[in-house]
Amino acid sequence: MSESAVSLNKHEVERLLTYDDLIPRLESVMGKFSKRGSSEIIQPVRSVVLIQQHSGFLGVMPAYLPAEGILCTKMVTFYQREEGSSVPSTRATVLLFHPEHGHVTAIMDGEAITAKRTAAVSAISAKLFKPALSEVLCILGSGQQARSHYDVFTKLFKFKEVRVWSRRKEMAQRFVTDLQGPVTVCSSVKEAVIGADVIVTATGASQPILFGEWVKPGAHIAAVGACRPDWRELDDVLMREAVVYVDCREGATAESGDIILSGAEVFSELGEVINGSFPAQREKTTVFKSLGMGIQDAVSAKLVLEKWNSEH
Ligand SMILES: NC(=O)C1=CN([C@@H]2O[C@H](COP(=O)(O)OP(=O)(O)OC[C@H]3O[C@@H](n4cnc5c(N)ncnc54)[C@H](O)[C@@H]3O)[C@@H](O)[C@H]2O)C=CC1
Ligand SMILES: O=C([O-])C1=[NH+]CCC1
Repeated sequence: MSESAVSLNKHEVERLLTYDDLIPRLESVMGKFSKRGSSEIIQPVRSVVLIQQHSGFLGVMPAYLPAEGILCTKMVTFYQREEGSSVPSTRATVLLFHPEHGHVTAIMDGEAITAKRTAAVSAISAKLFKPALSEVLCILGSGQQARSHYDVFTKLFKFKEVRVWSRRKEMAQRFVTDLQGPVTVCSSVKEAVIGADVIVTATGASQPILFGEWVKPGAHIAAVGACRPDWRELDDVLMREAVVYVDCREGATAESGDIILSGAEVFSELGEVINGSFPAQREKTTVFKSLGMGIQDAVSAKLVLEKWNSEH
């Protein structure tokens, strides 16, 4: 048996990982995970090491899915960077292991996986929770996650208007120059979110930027940033008035400042809606608080490796 590992760079991972293949796998694994109590999926809450001198953290995200033959870990760093920095804030590498023998079978870029699987999971939340008539999409932030969210949301849904806001307006302007469709650049968060049906928050903010008083009743918010217990993107009003869904209850309780500091109650996991245990309260204002899960990386990496193997 060969023990040499396949090595895949960002360009290859980006090419091989398509939303059409990825979304059903994420739905399946999140639905199974949320049944708990099964030995089919093992995923501890991620271990985080703070890198205080450099305003960053390192997260280690292992997952074991015996039935699917997946043993995986992602290592991800995130730094709060100056706007316009040429260095990405999120960096990641994913390792796949041979579950029986323990050697590494693939080493792949994790930036593309992180960008695409996070956006795909937010899109799943929007499929379930966005208002039936959703005409306006608003994206807060203009970084990697903002871009992957733009790509998948405009691929899956038809919006009449897309708006983007970023701390520095020129960054939002730069963001839209690369895009196919028309996007309105907004000067303030308030201007961007008033009347929006779907709002994505994908920023490095550590204080609330989105306030409940601006949010249209019934809107859906996919909240992707603020992944530390003392960081916020959403204010208390929004957190307490909305129906709050999370990707993983244990992760949310340990890591989400929006949940911990607002005292908001978690209604259910996204996977519990997917597997039919809890309803999608589409008619209410809904927040999906995403923190990211090792199982999402694991199924993404397996998919990438399968595709690569099919070509070689
Ligand atoms: N939920 C999940 O699974 C994941 C969440 N993330 C989180 O998503 C967020 C965005 O990540 P990336 O797009 O990779 O970063 P990025 O650096 O590419 O983009 C960050 C965006 O946030 C803006 N920003 C930074 N500080 C801000 C502040 N104080 N107020 C308002 N805007 C601010 C920047 O201008 C930029 O537009 C981060 O918080 C990151 O930790 C990242 C990966 C996965
Ligand atoms: O799930 C993930 O990869 C991350 N969540 C927050 C920063 C990176």
